[in-house]
Amino acid sequence: MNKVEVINAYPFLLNGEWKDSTSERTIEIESPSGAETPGVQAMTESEVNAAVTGAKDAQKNWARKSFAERAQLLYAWADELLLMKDEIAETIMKEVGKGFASAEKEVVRTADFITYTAEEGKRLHGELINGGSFNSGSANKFALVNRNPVGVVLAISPFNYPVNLAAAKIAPALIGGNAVVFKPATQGALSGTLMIKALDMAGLPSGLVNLVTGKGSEIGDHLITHPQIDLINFTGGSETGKSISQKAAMVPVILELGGKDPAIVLEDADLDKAAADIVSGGYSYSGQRCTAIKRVLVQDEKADALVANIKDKMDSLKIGAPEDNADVTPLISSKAADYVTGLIDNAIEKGANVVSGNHREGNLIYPTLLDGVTTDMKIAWEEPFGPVIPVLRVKNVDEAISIANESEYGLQASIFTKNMEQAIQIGHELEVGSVQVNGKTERGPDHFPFLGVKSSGVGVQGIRKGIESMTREKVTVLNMTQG
Ligand SMILES: NC(=O)C1=CN([C@@H]2O[C@H](COP(=O)(O)OP(=O)(O)OC[C@H]3O[C@@H](n4cnc5c(N)ncnc54)[C@H](OP(=O)(O)O)[C@@H]3O)[C@@H](O)[C@H]2O)C=CC1
Ligand SMILES: O=C(O)[C@H](O)COP(=O)(O)O
Repeated sequence: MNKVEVINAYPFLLNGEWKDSTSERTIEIESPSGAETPGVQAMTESEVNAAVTGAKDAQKNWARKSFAERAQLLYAWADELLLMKDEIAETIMKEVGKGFASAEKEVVRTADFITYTAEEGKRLHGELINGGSFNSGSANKFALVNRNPVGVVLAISPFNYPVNLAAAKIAPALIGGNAVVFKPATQGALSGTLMIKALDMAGLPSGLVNLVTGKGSEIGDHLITHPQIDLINFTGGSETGKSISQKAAMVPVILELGGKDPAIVLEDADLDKAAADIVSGGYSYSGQRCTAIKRVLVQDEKADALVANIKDKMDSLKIGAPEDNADVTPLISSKAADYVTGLIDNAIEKGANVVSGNHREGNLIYPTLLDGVTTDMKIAWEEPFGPVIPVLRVKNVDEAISIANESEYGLQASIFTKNMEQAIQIGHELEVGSVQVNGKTERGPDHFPFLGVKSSGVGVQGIRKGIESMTREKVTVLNMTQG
């Protein structure tokens, strides 16, 4: 392991104390825009163990608290986050290269998410079932069904929403009575640390949320196979997610993974609306969103007009630095940019037409639109996580459905048409978690259920579903004395 000197590395939170690691190793954070940033601590295995066992201990008291008491911590957390909005947004901007305005929106959306989670937790009323409703049952038997915490939730988040996707795991876990061990993406760990600082200032009980920093490739296996972890809630790449679920064995997992969301544009679609949604859905934050539109399947008759319309609208995209609020900014790493370039090159070699873009400056890839993409090209199937949209022309609806479903992914899909009945029928056929009719693919609003199928995920999130996924039903049967 290399010892890297980083001035001013952030500490981690372990059982109520902000600490530096005894490893004396820190990890550098490389800002996509070249901004100066502090680093984070590379924690040792014994510090990771202390984080998990500390969380296990803290969870017992927390589980005894009422939903209303737990909600108080979340309200206070949301308030603290808003007080730190500018500092956190600036950190997100520098650390992951997101435009400042979007970074600010992420913080506000997160505070809203946490507040709504507190409210929703208070509405978990449980259920009473009378045994007499079953033929061989008895009216003297009652089942009281409550939701109990699972214990310690391991929350692992990705770089692209370092605050929002982390809180989207932590807040529902907490309201459900769980403790959390939070491992942020290394590039994202500074924003994640500030978010936990806000939670600490809100009155976090010692150990209830412990922050673990270190590279996933170094401490990941140790964390996910730790015997005191009761549930793993992971968002990130499909390969990492699949490997986690295999190693986790009997521990339940919630996985939000990659996507290859299609925009299916039918011949009767409002092309102006479809083009606007494809541009904002495909290129915002440089396409580094799991729900970004990642391919367009358009009926032949309307393809020329749609491509021209998308190209026109791309002119209004702002390209450049996150500090200037650009929509398309340098990608998270040179490795990510090389991958995207490779997909574009492969498509061009195989005959795709570059309608716009295919220009690179460092890690900044200009928004790229490829027409005439065919199914033998990698870009038809692989997830670029960058600003490139391939257009595949199809003969009819059946071909669009067939290509959409041939993907290994199944997160979301958009259908653009004026025929609602047809949209609903097509939606039934698509192997995805959500179908958007006449709208771009996206996660929000955050209280909608959010899930992927096939290689896009396991389990459901979205505020209420997230709480349900991280709690389990506990049934107490009352056997009443007859008469
Ligand atoms: N469906 C969804 O909601 C979303 C899906 N994604 C998907 O995530 C990918 C991009 O995000 P990215 O952050 O690069 O994804 P990664 O899978 O590389 O990383 C995600 C998280 O997993 C950690 N990790 C890495 N290796 C291990 C391991 N062996 N054990 C445990 N944890 C590990 C990372 O830590 P470290 O940073 O230290 O390596 C990070 O915290 C894309 O494929 C995208 O589609 C992204 C956002 C949302
Ligand atoms: O991480 C992601 O990419 C998100 O889950 C997508 O969220 P969004 O649709 O709100 O951008």
